[in-house]
Amino acid sequence: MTARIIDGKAFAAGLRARLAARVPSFVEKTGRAPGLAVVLVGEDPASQVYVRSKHKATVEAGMQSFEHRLPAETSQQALLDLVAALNADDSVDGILVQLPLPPHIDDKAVLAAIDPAKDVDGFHVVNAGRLAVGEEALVPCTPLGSLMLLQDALGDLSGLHAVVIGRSNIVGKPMAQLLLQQSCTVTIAHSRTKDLPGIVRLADIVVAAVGRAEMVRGDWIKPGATVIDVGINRVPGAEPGKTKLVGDCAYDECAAVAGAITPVPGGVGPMTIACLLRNTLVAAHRRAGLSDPEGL
Ligand SMILES: Nc1nc2c(c(=O)[nH]1)N[C@@H](CN(C=O)c1ccc(C(=O)N[C@@H](CCC(=O)O)C(=O)O)cc1)CN2
Ligand SMILES: [Mg+2]
Repeated sequence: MTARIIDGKAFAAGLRARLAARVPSFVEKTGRAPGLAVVLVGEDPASQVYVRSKHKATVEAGMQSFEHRLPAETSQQALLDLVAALNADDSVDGILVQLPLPPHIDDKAVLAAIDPAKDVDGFHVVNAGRLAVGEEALVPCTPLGSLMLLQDALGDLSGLHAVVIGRSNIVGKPMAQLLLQQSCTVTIAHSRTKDLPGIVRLADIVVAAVGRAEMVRGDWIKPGATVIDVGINRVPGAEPGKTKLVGDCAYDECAAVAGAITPVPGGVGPMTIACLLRNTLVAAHRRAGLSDPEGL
């Protein structure tokens, strides 16, 4: 079998176009565009690229982008003061603090300070709790984008066995909650799981979010399974001094067995930014007392 490639880049472009088409009616109703504030502390090169991409995508969707770049030595209190100011700013519908933060800052304290109604990353415990009990929440972007790709590839997910590899608060746990809501049978596996290959072999859906380059091998995959690779790992490339991006799955091996698979790059990654815009539009509607935009 050779897997169908799930083109996250194309799907994300379509979602962004649908979002952009909804912005004018929001502007007409409220007299302003949805606003997203992105806070970057320090000069981590990958984070700088992601923040630039978020700014560009926000502006292209017709939304307002507020960028706040702070030096690496910014104190936790100064960051909390900025978050408080953004919470109080009515033109800001979404607040995102780019991770990772410098080590002297307690990221839990910062995420907890964001108004849950503006928490477009869905990382606040209030949104995590709402997701867990099935109440209206803002849902973390990477799992949300992964679910959209799965539903597009497979349609109804009900009854399928999903194995999520990774138990982080920002991907693994919310991914498992979203799959449970779709009536999947969900197994969360992780670094301590015994016989991980044997567990993964049971899966109709594999979501790999461990952060270890090419850990999931082709002989772990049940023939025809759908593989969602959340990993983004930079490894040495073929030429000296060059690097390349790989996922958590050994792509060629897994693609030879799976029914469908997301590539890295061009799979889940672009969905993260498209879903950030989706969450910003949803947060803006809720804050303005409007019903959620449909069909996104
Ligand atoms: N506050 C947050 N911080 C971080 C998040 C997040 O969702 N919220 N996620 C990641 C980084 N991230 C967005 O912030 C992100 C990562 C990757 C991509 C992406 O499109 N990747 C491309 C490849 C890009 C490249 O060449 O490097 C792909 O996979 O095709 C978008 C967003 C950690 N921090
Ligand atoms: Mg820290």
